[in-house]
Amino acid sequence: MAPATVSTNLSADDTARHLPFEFNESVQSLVDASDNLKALPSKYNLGDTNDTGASSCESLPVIDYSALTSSDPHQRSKAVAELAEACTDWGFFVLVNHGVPEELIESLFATVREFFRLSDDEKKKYEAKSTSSPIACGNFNLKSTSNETFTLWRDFLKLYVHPDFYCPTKPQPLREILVEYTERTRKMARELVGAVAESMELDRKYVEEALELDSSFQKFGGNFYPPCPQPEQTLGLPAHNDPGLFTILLIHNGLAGLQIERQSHWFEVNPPPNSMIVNVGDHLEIFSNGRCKSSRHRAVVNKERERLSIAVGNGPGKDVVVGPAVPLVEKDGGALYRSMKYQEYVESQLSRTFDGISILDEQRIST
Ligand SMILES: O=C(O)CCC(=O)C(=O)O
Ligand SMILES: [Fe+2]
Repeated sequence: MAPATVSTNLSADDTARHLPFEFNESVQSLVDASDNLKALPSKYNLGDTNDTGASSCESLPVIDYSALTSSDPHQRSKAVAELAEACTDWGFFVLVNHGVPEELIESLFATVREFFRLSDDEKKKYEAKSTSSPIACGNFNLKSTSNETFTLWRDFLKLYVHPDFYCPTKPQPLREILVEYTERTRKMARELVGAVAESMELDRKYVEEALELDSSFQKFGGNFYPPCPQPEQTLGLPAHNDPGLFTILLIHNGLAGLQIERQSHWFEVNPPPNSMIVNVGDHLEIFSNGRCKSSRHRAVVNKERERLSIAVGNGPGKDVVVGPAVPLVEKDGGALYRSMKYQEYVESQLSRTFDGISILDEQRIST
């Protein structure tokens, strides 16, 4: 869910030597081991080139999930129109009244936090071997323009959770909590896709079949950002787009750190209590032939408090070749995006992390 688009000048050799997932020590262990860490170890330090200025964002659209699923047609159609507007304008929105019990969310946060507290030896069992590892844990290493390796100030856990479900064995309650949470979010993402389809006058069944939503490729991502001695010199997650249809994001205690790009400006988000943040992924932009917008976003870290976010990425089926929906191409007089197999897109996005070219831009057909 978080490939970087940091520009670099790498040769093929450099790329081959570069190990994006190499996992030596978690950020958590580094912070624990040093009594009072005053400065960033150099591998985390991006230096003064790091520009993370952002304005505060008061106007992120709010979508009421209970209205969207209401049996009252007036309420529902109003919510559908608001959702369509949010997907077109920001590509991000706050989801309220989502119906996922608060206790489930709290136990999810607690258990994922516990996972990040496990020893590095335990976590290293899940070090990623490749871009398609179904369980992956560690740090993410980027190459800077000056060809130095830079490690993000973040520990992550990534899991494939649908159609096949993968989960670490520890902490023991994680599996059951994840099964329930990912099933609920998968259903929500499907509802959201259905509502967007309706707003584009597409037949819901056509969309569900074209995107093979019964076998939706769903990924779970836990992002843990420990407190950082020099937050302005580093990044939790660099600017990126999410692949897929919708990402559903939970931010523990609504702690600031997420920034969204809109019309070339960066905005920071302060999510209200009990809400979720949802964003359009690249494949909804492609499938909607550009009606919905996949917006770049990033995560900055802070000095005082650790930050935990949980991102569930909901995609089409792995093998679906995603291009613009046929009825929309007919309406628009042409496709604005190339088609590509979903899994290939996801893997290519991860492995091209370091060349600075966004895969979404490459899919766009210039008119
Ligand atoms: O931590 C955050 O607020 C953002 C996470 C994110 O963008 C991702 O996991 O793709
Ligand atoms: Fe993201």
